[in-house]
Amino acid sequence: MLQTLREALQIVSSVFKVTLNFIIGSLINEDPFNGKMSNLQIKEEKVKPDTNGVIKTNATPEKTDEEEKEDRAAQSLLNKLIRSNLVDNTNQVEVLQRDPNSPLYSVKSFEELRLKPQLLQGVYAMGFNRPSKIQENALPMMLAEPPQNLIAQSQSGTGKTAAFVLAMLSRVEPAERYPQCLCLSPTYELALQTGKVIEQMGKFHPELKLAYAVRGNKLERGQKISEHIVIGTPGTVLDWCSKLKFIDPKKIKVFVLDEADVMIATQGHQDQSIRIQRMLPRNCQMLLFSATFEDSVWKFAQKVVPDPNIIKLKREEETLDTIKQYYVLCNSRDEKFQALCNIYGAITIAQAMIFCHTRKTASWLAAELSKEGHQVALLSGEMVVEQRAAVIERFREGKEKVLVTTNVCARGIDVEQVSVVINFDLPVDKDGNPDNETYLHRIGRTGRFGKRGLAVNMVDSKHSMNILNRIQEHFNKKIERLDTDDLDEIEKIAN
Ligand SMILES: Nc1ncnc2c1ncn2[C@@H]1O[C@H](COP(=O)(O)OP(=O)(O)OP(=O)(O)O)[C@@H](O)[C@H]1O
Repeated sequence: MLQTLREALQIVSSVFKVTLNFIIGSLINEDPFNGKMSNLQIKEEKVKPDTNGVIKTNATPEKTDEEEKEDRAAQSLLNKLIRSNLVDNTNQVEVLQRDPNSPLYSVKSFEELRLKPQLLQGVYAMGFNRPSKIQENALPMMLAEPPQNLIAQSQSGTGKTAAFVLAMLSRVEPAERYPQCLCLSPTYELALQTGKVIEQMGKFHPELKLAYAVRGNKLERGQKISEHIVIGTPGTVLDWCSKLKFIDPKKIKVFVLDEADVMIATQGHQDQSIRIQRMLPRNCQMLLFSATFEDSVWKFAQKVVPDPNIIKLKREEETLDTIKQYYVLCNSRDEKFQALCNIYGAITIAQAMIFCHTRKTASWLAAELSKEGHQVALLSGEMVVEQRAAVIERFREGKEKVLVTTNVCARGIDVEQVSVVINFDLPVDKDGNPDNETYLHRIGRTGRFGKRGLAVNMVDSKHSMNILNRIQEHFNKKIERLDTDDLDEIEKIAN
């Protein structure tokens, strides 16, 4: 049944490729059927020698004005589709999955990773064909017997969540009706997002139940919960394990700490996570994931994960080559806004996320963009968590095309269609130094799983130029200048 499903997928994808080649071939006057089936009328132009005396024949298809017009319209549509990542992404992922240097590369199939049949079904139902590098490397360690601990780093959007969700789902015993896996997320939104992945992947395991330990989910005192997996934020999980005793921590088999770098950036989360970890049994499997590993994250990781296997990236591997990075020079806030409008005027943007330093700038920008006719969502720290989750959900569904936000709550959000990230203000820490970690998290909102992405940084002073230079040095990656007054240049970078 699975084999049939895979074959069907392969057929669809090859038919899709043939069709695409045909469209492109037609548009650039090539014969997409390699001469076998072409019914285009070929006209031989008069043959004359060029200035070097070389004779060239110039065979072009006969076309009416009407056809020329149609071709141009089709070409423009195709360009737009390509720019908005709607057409070439399947190819892009396939190409990357064959490139040994890519984080999506894998020598194995999901079958070889020995997942349970129901999980394999779940994986394929989600449209995954092959594992990514982190999935291929981490899954055998996570599924080994006896269970092994793991500290793992992989770039944003390369499939870490899917990896640990598969590990949790593989270890659960459905017949035992109590929490067996505990997963900590740094925010309410991320807990919900990961919960959704668990639900989707575990779809063919209907007996598996999931509980959300997040603020607002009030249970009756004295109750013991029967769900197999609990996902939540550290404060609430700690309450559920200690004060309220909804969970018996001694029965937990797998403990996952996701987005460890974001976790420790939130006050209190580090301590709460450590307190939870101390309540777990010695033989509980501990797994920790992060996109970045500054020293502080590393120290924390070693505290909560004893005797770990380690998967770590080199600094220059942390940024993804699929995300093109640029900067724009401006003199004021208004010039930055104009540059943004020029970018919108030149390229088709599926969805964009724009980061500002303060709430004030974010609401000003959101209002200006709305005046220009954009469908804008504003996400900021003063909203209550439910409001924030609702804004993200609407954005994910494509109801708004632009999300303007400050640093809060944007880390880790997975919205496939985000093709552009704009740093309207560059990320700095409280002392005004470059915040490299936040930079990486922000640009990682685009370029999800091999998609092409564009990150544009607005530079408006000597100080911000200096910040940008330090970010380039940190990642050892050149960020090119973009002239947003030159529409052709903007068009080119999107292709
Ligand atoms: N093997 C796969 N094949 C195809 N798509 C995948 C695969 N694994 C994950 N994805 C998809 O890629 C996207 C990114 O995956 P995921 O959220 O797991 O990445 P991540 O590394 O956890 O990202 P972040 O660091 O930003 O949290 C998701 O939309 C997910 O559905």
